[in-house]
Amino acid sequence: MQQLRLEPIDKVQGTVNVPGSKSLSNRALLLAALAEGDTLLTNLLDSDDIRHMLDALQKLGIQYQLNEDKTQCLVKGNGGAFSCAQPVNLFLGNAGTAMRPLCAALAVSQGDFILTGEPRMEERPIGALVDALRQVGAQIEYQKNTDYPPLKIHGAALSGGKIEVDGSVSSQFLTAILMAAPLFTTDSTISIIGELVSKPYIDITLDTMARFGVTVENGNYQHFNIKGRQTYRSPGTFLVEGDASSASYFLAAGAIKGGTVRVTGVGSESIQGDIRFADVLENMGAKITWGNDFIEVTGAPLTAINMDMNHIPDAAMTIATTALFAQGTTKMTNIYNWRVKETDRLAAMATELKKLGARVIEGHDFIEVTAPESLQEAQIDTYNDHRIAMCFALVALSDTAVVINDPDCTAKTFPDFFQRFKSICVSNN
Ligand SMILES: O=C(O)C1=C[C@@H](OP(=O)(O)O)[C@@H](O)[C@H](O)C1
Ligand SMILES: C=C(OP(=O)(O)O)C(=O)O
Repeated sequence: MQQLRLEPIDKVQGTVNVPGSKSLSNRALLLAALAEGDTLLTNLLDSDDIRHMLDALQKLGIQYQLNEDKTQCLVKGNGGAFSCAQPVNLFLGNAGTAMRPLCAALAVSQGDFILTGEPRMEERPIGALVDALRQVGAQIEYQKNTDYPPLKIHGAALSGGKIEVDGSVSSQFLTAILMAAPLFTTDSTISIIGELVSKPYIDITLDTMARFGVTVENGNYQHFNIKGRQTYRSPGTFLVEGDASSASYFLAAGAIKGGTVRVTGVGSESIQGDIRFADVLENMGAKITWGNDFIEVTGAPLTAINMDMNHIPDAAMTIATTALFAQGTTKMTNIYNWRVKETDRLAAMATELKKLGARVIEGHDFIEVTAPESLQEAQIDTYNDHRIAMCFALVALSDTAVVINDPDCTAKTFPDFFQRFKSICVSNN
């Protein structure tokens, strides 16, 4: 196993341009494939999750051309659902943004499909999505365990109607149905059972669909009306915003260490809910300046917060390590679904924070973190979870070095994270 040792960092300052958003890259790629006309995607993210979507689209017969650094992609739209004469087997790694939306899109396509992924993907639930799609006649079978991938899908034309989906585990199930619903032969009303989690990701979905010519009537995130028999239309070009979750690590570094750090590529105009991470830093004491295309942070002494973080599940992990630099006890609530992501993130964060000497209380759906007097040097296990590797890099902003095990797991969404992190770090040794 590879290890990366980060020595204590004396100062952070500078500007970092963050790579394209994972959530937008995979949504735009799928809709460009389903759309009529060619779409040029720019500032596309080049990472494992996007590669899995691109490989899948190729196997589904979609033609596209990537430029040399894979940040531009010209997609030749299919003008409707996929159609494959031969059975197709798709390996989707651990990319939720590929597995869930493709499941719905393929249920309404022509052909036989198998969807598989990494071992952890076989532990990430998909039953609520399958149940919802079955209400309109989708033919989907579990290959191993009920409610989990791998899946076998026999695609067919589907009429819409009333669909109920459980929104309490992942918003990606609703996203998947929303994106497939225009391809149904009749109109649909999708209703949410339970409390919808990670709501801002639905705004990303609706905004992306609108850019491809499909509007959805949103009844207060409880009911969604969508017309059937529609065709997505290419917007011509689609600029992918910088990733707001990726921005969180640099913003937190600025907040903790007192210098000024600017993140470009994402700003006040962003559609991504994770830009609200900057408000959390502001509540903790940092100074934030917003531009249309940038967020800048200047550090100040930080104080702990007690906050519901359901709206920013990914960036919230960065608050768990920022808490190591805050006065008091930070409590982050309503984050049960951390347990069904790349790893059980509540358990993993608690284990790793304790290695540093922090006092941690792990609840069913919350975590409380109190910083120790001084941090202990530790080797951080990353559980094949990119965000654990990235958020624990912040530990090096203390007087203590930190070792990150398997740092390359950041490839899921941010392959050159550690290079960009070092670009804002100033060290005396
Ligand atoms: O739709 C999306 O792009 C995402 C939704 C969120 O998942 P949940 O809705 O499962 O919380 C988020 O954690 C994930 O990284 C990306
Ligand atoms: C939860 C995440 O990924 P996924 O899109 O696979 O759900 C994440 O990136 O933090």
